[in-house]
Amino acid sequence: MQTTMPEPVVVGAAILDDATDPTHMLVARRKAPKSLAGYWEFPGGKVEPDESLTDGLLREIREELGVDIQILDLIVAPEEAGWQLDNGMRMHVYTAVVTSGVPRPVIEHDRLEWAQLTAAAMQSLEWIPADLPIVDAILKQLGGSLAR
Ligand SMILES: Nc1nc2c([nH]c(=O)n2[C@H]2C[C@H](O)[C@@H](COP(=O)(O)OP(=O)(O)OP(=O)(O)O)O2)c(=O)[nH]1
Repeated sequence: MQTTMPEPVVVGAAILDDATDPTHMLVARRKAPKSLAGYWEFPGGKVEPDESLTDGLLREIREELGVDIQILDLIVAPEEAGWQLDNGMRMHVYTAVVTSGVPRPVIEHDRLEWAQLTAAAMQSLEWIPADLPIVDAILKQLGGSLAR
């Protein structure tokens, strides 16, 4: 009998410049695979089978950006399983702040940018298409602090 492996779950970080009064979010441009190269995304990756979502995110951010983060809030998705990605996987996105180190594109990315948390600035980036509703939800969820 053939057994199918469950799809890995993906976690991403919406890293903010400030926990209480954010104005910018760290965005990352992918280098690979070819189909995603050049698109902007939330740094993160696949959770290992023996890891919690948040432990997976802490590990991925250390590996990819060389920094430690404090995880703040879940960006609430329409379904509890998380945001639907184009490859059939699900992603959970958390806001976070850097607690130690300066983010660098160690692996996976060729550019990092602190983008202004405005609809105009976010729309000017070419996001992985599946991320667009998440970006929108972040702007809405942080709405209170964006009125400037
Ligand atoms: N990290 C990340 N992945 C995303 C986003 N949006 C999106 O569709 N994806 C997709 C791209 C990939 O197919 C998958 C995440 O895989 P990944 O390549 O980042 O995972 P990983 O770091 O664990 O890498 P690997 O072990 O597979 O090499 O989810 C996003 O905003 N961030």
